[in-house]
Amino acid sequence: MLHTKNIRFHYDTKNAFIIPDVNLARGENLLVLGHSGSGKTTFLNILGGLLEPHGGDLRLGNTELYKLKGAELDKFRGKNIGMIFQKPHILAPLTVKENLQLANYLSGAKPYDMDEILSDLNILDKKNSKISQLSEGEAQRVSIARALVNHPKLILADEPTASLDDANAERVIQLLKKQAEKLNSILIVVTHDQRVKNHFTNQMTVGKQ
Ligand SMILES: Nc1ncnc2c1ncn2[C@@H]1O[C@H](COP(=O)(O)OP(=O)(O)OP(=O)(O)O)[C@@H](O)[C@H]1O
Repeated sequence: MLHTKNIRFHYDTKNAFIIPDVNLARGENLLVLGHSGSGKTTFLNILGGLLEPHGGDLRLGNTELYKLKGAELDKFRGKNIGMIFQKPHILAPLTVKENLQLANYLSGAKPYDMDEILSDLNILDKKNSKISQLSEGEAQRVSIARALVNHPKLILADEPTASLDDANAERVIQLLKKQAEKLNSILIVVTHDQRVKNHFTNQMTVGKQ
């Protein structure tokens, strides 16, 4: 369902990234490893439709991602790709519910049951709380819920455990895997956190040329 071929990208001509091809079916997971500065976030942004590569093909389902432009690409991304960033990308003055409703509205996807996701992530009781009233861990779970609210085909998580202690790192990885399994989505996690390594059998490394 996700196929990339010969993706090429560089910020400047001296530093090109080595990006192996990715071929994943629904429900499969992948861990992307690499040293700091090796291009992991760059790769994730390419997969997420945020950074157009200089060459190569990227297909999600039947869609060639970078044949889409502007609003069309934004809509497709919103419906089909859920991104979890290192720092939560959620709106602090809004409530949990409003953040999820907004993500759903902007994508034009049909509304799914948000209570189920919030309950799975153990934050249903925070549904009407403002983000500014949540703990960091709760806010991070809201950003996961927001990424999943449209039942995306592809879930991308950038260093989701970077700032977490061992117990919470374990919990977040289990949550992501469980949710991806439930939605039958592809899950790609980018990390240099060695604790995450044992949770994924399918791994690849990116680096600079
Ligand atoms: N917008 C940009 N313009 C120019 N260079 C950039 C830009 N963004 C990132 N880089 C450089 O590209 C390289 C890869 O950055 P990237 O953030 O993808 O690495 P990373 O593997 O995710 O690193 P980390 O593990 O430290 O988060 C780095 O050397 C970085 O300085």
